[in-house]
Amino acid sequence: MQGDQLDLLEATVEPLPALLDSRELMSLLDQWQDNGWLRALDRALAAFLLEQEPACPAKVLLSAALVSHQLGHGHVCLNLRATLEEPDLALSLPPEGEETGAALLPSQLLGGLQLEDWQAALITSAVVDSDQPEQGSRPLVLVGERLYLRRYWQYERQVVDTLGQRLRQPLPVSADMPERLAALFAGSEQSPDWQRLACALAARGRFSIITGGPGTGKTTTVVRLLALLQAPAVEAGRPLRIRLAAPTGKAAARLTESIGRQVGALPVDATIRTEIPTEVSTLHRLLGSLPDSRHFRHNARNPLALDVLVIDEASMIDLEMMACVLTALPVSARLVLLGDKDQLASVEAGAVLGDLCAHADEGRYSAETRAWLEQVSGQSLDAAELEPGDSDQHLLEQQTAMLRHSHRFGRDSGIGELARAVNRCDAEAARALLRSGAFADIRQRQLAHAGDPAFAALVAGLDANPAGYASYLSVLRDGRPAATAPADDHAWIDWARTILTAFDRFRLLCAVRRGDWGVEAVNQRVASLLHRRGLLPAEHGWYEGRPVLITRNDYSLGLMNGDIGIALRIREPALHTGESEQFALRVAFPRNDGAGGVRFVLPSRLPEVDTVFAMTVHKSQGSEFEHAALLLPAARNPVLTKELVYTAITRASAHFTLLESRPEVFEQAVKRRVRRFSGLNLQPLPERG
Ligand SMILES: Nc1ncnc2c1ncn2[C@@H]1O[C@H](COP(=O)(O)OP(=O)(O)OP(=O)(O)O)[C@@H](O)[C@H]1O
Repeated sequence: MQGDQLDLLEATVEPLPALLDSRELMSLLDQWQDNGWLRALDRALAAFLLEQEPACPAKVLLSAALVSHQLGHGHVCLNLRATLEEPDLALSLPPEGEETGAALLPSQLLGGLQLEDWQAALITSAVVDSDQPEQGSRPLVLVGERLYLRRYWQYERQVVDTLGQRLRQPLPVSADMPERLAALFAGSEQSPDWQRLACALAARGRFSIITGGPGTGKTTTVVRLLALLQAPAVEAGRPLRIRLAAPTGKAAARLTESIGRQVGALPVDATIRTEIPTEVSTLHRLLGSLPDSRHFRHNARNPLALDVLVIDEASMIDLEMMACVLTALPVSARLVLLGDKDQLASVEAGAVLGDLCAHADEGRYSAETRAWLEQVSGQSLDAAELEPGDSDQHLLEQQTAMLRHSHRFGRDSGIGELARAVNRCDAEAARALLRSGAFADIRQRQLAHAGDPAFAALVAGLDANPAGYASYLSVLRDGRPAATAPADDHAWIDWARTILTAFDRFRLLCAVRRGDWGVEAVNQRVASLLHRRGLLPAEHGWYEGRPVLITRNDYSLGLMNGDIGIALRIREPALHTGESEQFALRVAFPRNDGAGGVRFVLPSRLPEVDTVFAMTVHKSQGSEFEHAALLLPAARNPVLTKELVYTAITRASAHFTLLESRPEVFEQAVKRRVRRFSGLNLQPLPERG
């Protein structure tokens, strides 16, 4: 190699000024913020640390801004090694096809940085705790290759410690459990019957997870579990205090409905049935939200008074919420998480269920767990093809059951087959299923441009099968109570409820927020399209038929982020005696009380709302639609992952349509897995000191 080539090589690995000088770094962060690659909040953290610690090295300030930014992407921590492998994922760079501008890219900045040098800079910093962080109070915590904001490190420790404690203290089961299980699962045709095994595992633990895809019987299983636990307690005259919860109001409402049905059909004595609750509350309500605070009324000093807590749709629980639940739950109480581990995680930081279920497919039961399961269930696990495990190494797996048979989406279901192919990241098989036309319940549509008539036809769904938006609008038009019906006539509530139900027959699901196929543009386009077809009276502002999504909790109104309502013109009681009743536009929301109640809210009283003809896949979690259509954008984007596609497909109960303007985007999404960095899936749960 020539001398000048060597010089060049040395020059390229020389750290850039922004990695050496705090002021240079801060001005780079300014540029990143101006470009929209970094949030103001992320930059502010670096600025705050510099103010507190003027000697703070540039590498540490950069790390702080990146940890904060990673939180916004759902990562609990900054994984240093992964960041060095793919530095440009550390910021929100524009999607493919858009200009990146002149600012230095993270890949250029971090190009010459070695992991060891980065760690050394952090370890010696006055704002980072790396040795015995529990005894420190510095704002950042370094654990090996993971850098945390202290608060998130504490949440993670809290979850790991309390779960470890729960897992190490099994609960006694009643001697007649095999007989009770056999009675509850009589007539099962599965072998092994994972529902029965899941029940047995959950009955013996203070913590357990039951995971499974759509229709695998999670609700059915948990209802039987509650009967299994409640029967001996009722017979002993001490019924268990059981509470059911879900992360969102929508999920809670869905579960309330299906639990109610299942409890009614339980093959147990009525005295036991009445001691099984059918009402499901949101986690916020269960813990007692305090306005304008991230704290809850129930906490370690004021624990929840209950013996069993079941949380459904647990894939939506973020790390902070999980830590809050575990803090407020007495150790004596059982906690059962139900959910589909393969779904998208919450928008907030942490993918608790996904992390905890990292090895659920393999089983990893120890010889003792396996022998115990076979004994109490009377079933052999030979055919299940599980990997052997060890109770010390795989403590959590001893309390995890995965339901493997879908009762709703079998081999004859296109939705089921497609969801399974996507879950395996098998893009070719997924495409073949969509293309073959062999299944009537799944289809794909190419959209040439934003005004493609195929889009309009699907959205309006004028032929009603599969459903589009004409369906709820025809209920609105045709089912309207007579204008003479007085304001207190129940017909107004019945009408609103039918419209809300009809609206849930179809939903457009967007993968992204911006761009031609982003949720904002699509909502506007749909409103305009339905207006032009004479199905809506207007396309802007408040108009009858406008569906809205609440985007911020309003405790005084009892409306939660994610609740959906529809604006309707209803008859209003007169304000003063002697005056006549007026018609007014009100937004109808389901009461989510399991009894089909509806309430009407004045539009001007609502907190922040978005029109919701289309919603993001994230927001659709916990909901189910007869027909779900996923709209993929034309540009590749790191948010497009197999978890996102899987979640969209599994929102559909009868029809799924893939809408795409550039086919490779689907293939690329299906091949990409979500990576959420945290410490929950990296370390065996330790013994509490
Ligand atoms: N062991 C079983 N045998 C026959 N049918 C079953 C069995 N378990 C569940 N089902 C039926 O399968 C359907 C789905 O069950 P369930 O609602 O319990 O599943 P889930 O996993 O909770 O579904 P979701 O995807 O809605 O969360 C229901 O109609 C239920 O009655």
